[in-house]
Amino acid sequence: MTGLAPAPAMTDRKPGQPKAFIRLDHLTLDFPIFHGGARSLKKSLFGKVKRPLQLSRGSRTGGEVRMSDNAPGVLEVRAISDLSLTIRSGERVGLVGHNGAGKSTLLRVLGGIYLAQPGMVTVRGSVETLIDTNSGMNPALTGRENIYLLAQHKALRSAQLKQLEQDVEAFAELGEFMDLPLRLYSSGMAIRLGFGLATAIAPQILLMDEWFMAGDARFQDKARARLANVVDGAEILVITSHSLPVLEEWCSRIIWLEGGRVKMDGPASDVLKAYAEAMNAHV
Ligand SMILES: Nc1ncnc2c1ncn2[C@@H]1O[C@H](COP(=O)(O)OP(=O)(O)OP(=O)(O)O)[C@@H](O)[C@H]1O
Repeated sequence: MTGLAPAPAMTDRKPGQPKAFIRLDHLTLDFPIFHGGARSLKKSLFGKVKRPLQLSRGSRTGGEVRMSDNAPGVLEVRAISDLSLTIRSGERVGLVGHNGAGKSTLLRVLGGIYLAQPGMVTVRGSVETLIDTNSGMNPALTGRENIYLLAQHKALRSAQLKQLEQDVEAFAELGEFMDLPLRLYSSGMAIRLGFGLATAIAPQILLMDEWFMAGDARFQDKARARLANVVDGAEILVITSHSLPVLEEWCSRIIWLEGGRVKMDGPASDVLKAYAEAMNAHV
C-alpha cells in the first residue's frame, strides 16, 4: 500500500549548519487566572488561611496556584518553576509527570508558542512542533494548495515541491478531496493531511505531544511508520506522553516533571522505573 511508504528523507538542513541545541536557564512561566468569579475563587482558595496557600505543591494534579508577585491581587498558576536544562543533538527526550505537571507548557515554550517570563530560552536549529494536526493549515484552501503553502513557507525548489506533493498525497489517501477545500473534510481526513504535511520534512528539533498520534487504528500504524522516519531524521526529539511503552521505545532520556520542576532527569530506563514505582505507590 502506497500509504505505508515512509516519508522521504527530506530535511530542512543547510550545509554547514551548526548542530541543534536547547538550553533553558531558570525558566518560570505563570498563567494569570482571569475568571468572572475570580474574587470568590480567591476567597475559596485562600480565605481559610492567614497567608497564601501553596495549594498544589506536592499534590499530583496541576501547577502551583499562587498570588502573583507582580500584579497585586491576581491569582496565577505557576506551570513552570525555575527550570534549567540542556538538550543536545542526538538526544531523544521524553517528558513525564502527573496531569498539569507542565509537560505541554514546556513543549510550547520550546516551540516558541509561549514566551518565557523570568528566565532564558536558547533553541538553536529548525523546529517543528507536532501538537495539533490542524496547525499551519488554511481551511479555505484545498489539500493540494496547503501543500504548496508549506512548500512556500519552507522555500522549497520545484523538484522538492514535486516530491513533497507526491509524498503527502500518497500518505493522506484523500482521493479527489485533495483538490477540495479543507473545510469540507471530516476531522479524520484533516488529521491525515495535517499529519502528512507536518511529518514530510524532518526538522533539526522535533517537539511532539502524544495527542498528535490520535486517529483511527489503521491510520496510527501508517503514522507510526512515517513518524519513525522523521524522528530518525531529526537531531533532537522531545515528546510528552503518559504511555510508558511509547517512551521506552522512543526515548534515551526522560525528564520527570512535578509541579513545573524537574523531579528526576536521566537515562530512560532509570527514570521510567522510578516513575512507574511512584505511580504504583499512589494507586
Ligand atoms: N492556557 C492556560 N491557561 C491557564 N493555565 C494553564 C494553561 N495551560 C496550562 N495551564 C496550567 O498550567 C499547568 C501545567 O499544564 P500543562 O498543560 O503544561 O500540564 P501537562 O503536564 O501537559 O498535563 P497533562 O498530562 O494533563 O496534559 C496546569 O496547572 C494547567 O492548569
